Amino acid sequence: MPELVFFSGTMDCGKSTLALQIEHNRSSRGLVGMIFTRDDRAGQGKLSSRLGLVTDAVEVEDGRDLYAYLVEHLSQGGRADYVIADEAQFLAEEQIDQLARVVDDLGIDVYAFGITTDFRSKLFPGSQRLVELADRVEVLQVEALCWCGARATHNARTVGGVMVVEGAQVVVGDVDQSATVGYEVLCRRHHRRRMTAATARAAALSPDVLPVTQA
Ligand SMILES: Nc1ncnc2c1ncn2[C@@H]1O[C@H](COP(=O)(O)OP(=O)(O)O)[C@@H](O)[C@H]1O
Ligand SMILES: Cc1cn([C@H]2C[C@H](O)[C@@H](COP(=O)(O)O)O2)c(=O)[nH]c1=O
Repeated sequence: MPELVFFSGTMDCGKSTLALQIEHNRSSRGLVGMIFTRDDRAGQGKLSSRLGLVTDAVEVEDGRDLYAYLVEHLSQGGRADYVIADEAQFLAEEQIDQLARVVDDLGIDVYAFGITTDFRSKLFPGSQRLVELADRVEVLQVEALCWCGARATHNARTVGGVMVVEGAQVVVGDVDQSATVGYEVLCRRHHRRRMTAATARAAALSPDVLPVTQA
């Protein structure tokens, strides 16, 4: 049975690498994939991994009907044995519905990859729809780690090195603290306390506050 599978995790846990591996394994056996992406850090029409691999992809714009795109492609003699959709958190809810229709009406497997929640720990609309519709949700096995060593489950955004909890939901960026807007993966405890690696380092270096003595 064809499936809609949502591979989800934090930033930097290997989602795009897995997407590229799935693409490699299938294409090396003669299968042909349709690869969708949106706002990859490497630029328009690219699916890239931090391990350095990159492949061409169809950039999904606002309002593009992914089901209609596939039907048009097939009716013009194109092939699509499977579909990969990276950065799926950026897709609109309707586009996830269209991917589900690709599975059900065209009988094609769809593998979607994305982060579930944003920097405020709120679901992206595309990810929410994937959780609602997917046949399976797979959490990636390679754990990204918080600075404390616990499994990272949340994505923090930093602006000028300081963790923020307000701002636009979508700001393309990387887990790079030197950029003006950066991201850092944290465990829930440290996300709730807004404690990034830099904050924790600063706290460790500051002298202990002396207990106040009663007069
Ligand atoms: N220099 C490196 N050596 C080994 N593995 C690396 C290196 N840099 C990144 N990685 C791996 O790549 C992962 C990020 O892969 P990527 O597919 O770009 O993540 P995602 O798409 O989930 O954001 C990291 O979690 C790490 O496992
Ligand atoms: C948390 C969060 C992330 N983003 C952006 C930052 C990156 O461009 C992508 C995630 O890519 P990755 O391959 O999973 O690292 O999403 C965002 O726009 N808003 C957020 O809240």
